[in-house]
Parts: sequence; C-alpha cells; structure tokens
Amino acid sequence: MSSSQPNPTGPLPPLVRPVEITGRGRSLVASGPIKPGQIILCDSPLLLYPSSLSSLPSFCSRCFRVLPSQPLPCPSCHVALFCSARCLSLSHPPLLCHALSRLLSVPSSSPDLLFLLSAYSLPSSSILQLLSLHSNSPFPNESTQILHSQLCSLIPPNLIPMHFSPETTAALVSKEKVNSFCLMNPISSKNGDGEVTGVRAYGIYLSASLFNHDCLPNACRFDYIDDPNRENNTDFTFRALHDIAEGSEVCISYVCVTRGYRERQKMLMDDYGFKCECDRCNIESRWKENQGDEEVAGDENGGEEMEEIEGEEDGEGEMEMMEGNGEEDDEDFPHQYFFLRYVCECGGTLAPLPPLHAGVSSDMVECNLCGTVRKDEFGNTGGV
Ligand SMILES: C[S@@+](CC[C@H](N)C(=O)[O-])C[C@H]1O[C@@H](n2cnc3c(N)ncnc32)[C@H](O)[C@@H]1O
Repeated sequence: MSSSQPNPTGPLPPLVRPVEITGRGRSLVASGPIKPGQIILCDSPLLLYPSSLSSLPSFCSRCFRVLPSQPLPCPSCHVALFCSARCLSLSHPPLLCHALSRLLSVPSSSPDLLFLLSAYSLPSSSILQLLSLHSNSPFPNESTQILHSQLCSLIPPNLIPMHFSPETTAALVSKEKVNSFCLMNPISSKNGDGEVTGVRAYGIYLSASLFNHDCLPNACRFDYIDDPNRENNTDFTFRALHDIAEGSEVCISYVCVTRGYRERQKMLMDDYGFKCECDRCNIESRWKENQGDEEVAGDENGGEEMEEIEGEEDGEGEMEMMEGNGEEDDEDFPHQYFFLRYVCECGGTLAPLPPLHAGVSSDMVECNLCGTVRKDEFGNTGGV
C-alpha cells in the first residue's frame, strides 16, 4: 500500500482516506477505528438517470420517487414527468429534454443512450470529474461509435456540449460500466417475499465509487429513495457492519453476497474486469465443486454496473450451505458467521444502526434491502 493520494473526486469525510493499493487501484482505508454502524460516508449523486425509457412514466425524472396519480409533465418534451413543481423547476436540462422526445422514435434504443444524454447534460467540470473515475478500455469501439452517431442524431446542433466526441462517448461508457450504482425499487412491505422488483434508476456517486469490492464486505450502502421525509432521497449512506481497525480497507460488495463463488467471479470479471482474490474466494476456490474449468472469461458486453450491490436477488450457493444442503463442513465455511449475522432472509445486508452516543454501538440492525429494523441477536461485540 502506498501513501495517501489526493482525491480527485472531492473531499472525503474524515473516517476514510484514499490510498493506492497495488492491483486494486484507489482504495478507501479507515483513518482511525470505525465502530459498528458508524456512518463512513454520505454521498450525493453527480448524476442520476432512468434505467429505461419504459420507467419514465412511473418515476419522477428528478428525484425518482414513484409518481403521484397526477404528475407534472415537462411542458416542452412531455416525456419527462415530475412529482412536484419543485422537481420540475429544479432540473431538466435542455439537451436531455430535446433528445427525449426524439429518443422515443429510436427503435430499441440502448439504455446507454439515457446515460450519455444525461452525462453530456452535465456542466463541463462535472463531465471532467466523471472522466476522472476508474475504467477499463475507455477507447472507441464499434458499439460506442454507433452510440455516438445515435447521439449526433438526437442532439440539436445548438446544444452540442463542450466535450462531445467519439472519444469522450467511449470514455463515458467505460466509466459508467464500473462506477454506476443501481437505485432499486425497495421491496414492498406488502409483498415481503424477498422479491426485488427491479432497477429504478442508476447513479454515479463520485466518492462512493472509490470503494473496492470484497465478497465479505465490512460496509454496506443504504438508500431511502421513497422516504417522504428526506429532501435528498437519492443520497447514499455507507455504514460499517462491525469494528474496522485503523488502516484497514473499507469495502462493499459489488454483487449479492449470497451468490456462489463461480457466479461472483464471473460477474466481477465480466462487469468490473478483475479476478477477486478475497479471503472468501480463496477458500471457496478450493471447494470441490469449484475445481476444474472456470468460466471467468471477460465479456466486453456483460453485466450492468454495480447493479447487485447489497443484494438485488436471492442467490443460492451460500444460502444452501447455511441450510445444510452443501457438502462442505464448518471448517470449509469459516464465513458462516458472516451469513448468520449480517445477511438478512431477503438477501440484503444487515448493519447496526448508527451508534447512539460516541463509543456506544446500537443493538439494533437494519437491512439495506427490505428495510427491516430488529434487535441484533448477536449483540454488538465487534468484528467477524
Ligand atoms: C468502482 S471502482 C473502485 C475504485 C478503483 N479502485 C479506482 O481506482 O478508482 C471499481 C474498480 O476497482 C477495482 N477493484 C475493485 N475491487 C477490487 C478487488 N477486490 N480486487 C482488485 N481490483 C478491484 C477494479 O478495477 C474495478 O473495476
């Protein structure tokens, strides 16, 4: 690990500092001891964009809350709908507005177009921040060339943004692939069967995109997109699952932690371009069922950007182990404690509520997927 690096994405809270770690790039490490449930980072989006054109009639185009029965349409494009006069007045950039109505006539348009139109609508300084994020292969290829020519047909000449070029388009797409977070539809309390109903929107969060991945994360993300009492409902909060020692790396999981080894490896390689060599993967790679041909080849077109962060779907592999269906015994599954303590029945991650007073951790845990808050059966004694 090398010394602290300046953070090009902006100021970070005092609990973490960015460092460069060989083989992992920029990483966030604890500047001091972090307590269970402590808020490590709060981050606002640089950019939010709808998951698809078909989601536009359901969610406010600014705050992405569910639209009321009488939404306010943009008087110009009539495509973007808003939940309130405030949201309507706050943001609907002309470039996006013009392009949206034209986009409806593009047959089977790529979701990347919504991202690119939103990104090119940003002020120049924000585009540069976006371009400062990590990516793999940021160079034009056939698919980014096609995207760029589609953009050319969607953006009127008088609104062509400053950095607009095939190179920037390719770079933006590559940044999006590894840095975008999903804003999921919360699990409805009524359907409480663990089903997640899909991605509502995607977002780029500059500081949060410095978190690296671990299959046994020590932090997880909370968002409260439908909370009527939060003005900044699309902000993310990252909290510690347990004690984190000064100097330790703070990691989240990019994929649902309940997924099995091979599936995790494939998703991390296809979507993020790295082979995970965390402690858990090192152990699971030795399991009999994971020996042999590994399907972890890269796939340029694969996957969708941090979309599984904190449990999008119920995985099967590890949960089966917990239920006693697997062949391994406890010695082969030392992370069983993690699953018992930090994984909710819905597949989400359980983190303690923030400490009530300095040094006193909460004895309540909250699931970041179904939102359940309950007593921590294990007490708040610290790390795994
Ligand atoms: C969202 S960025 C995280 C910050 C990034 N390290 C940076 O330098 O800006 C995701 C990228 O970080 C790297 N990364 C994240 N977790 C990793 C891990 N466990 N092992 C190796 N590389 C990792 C991969 O290159 C991945 O595509």
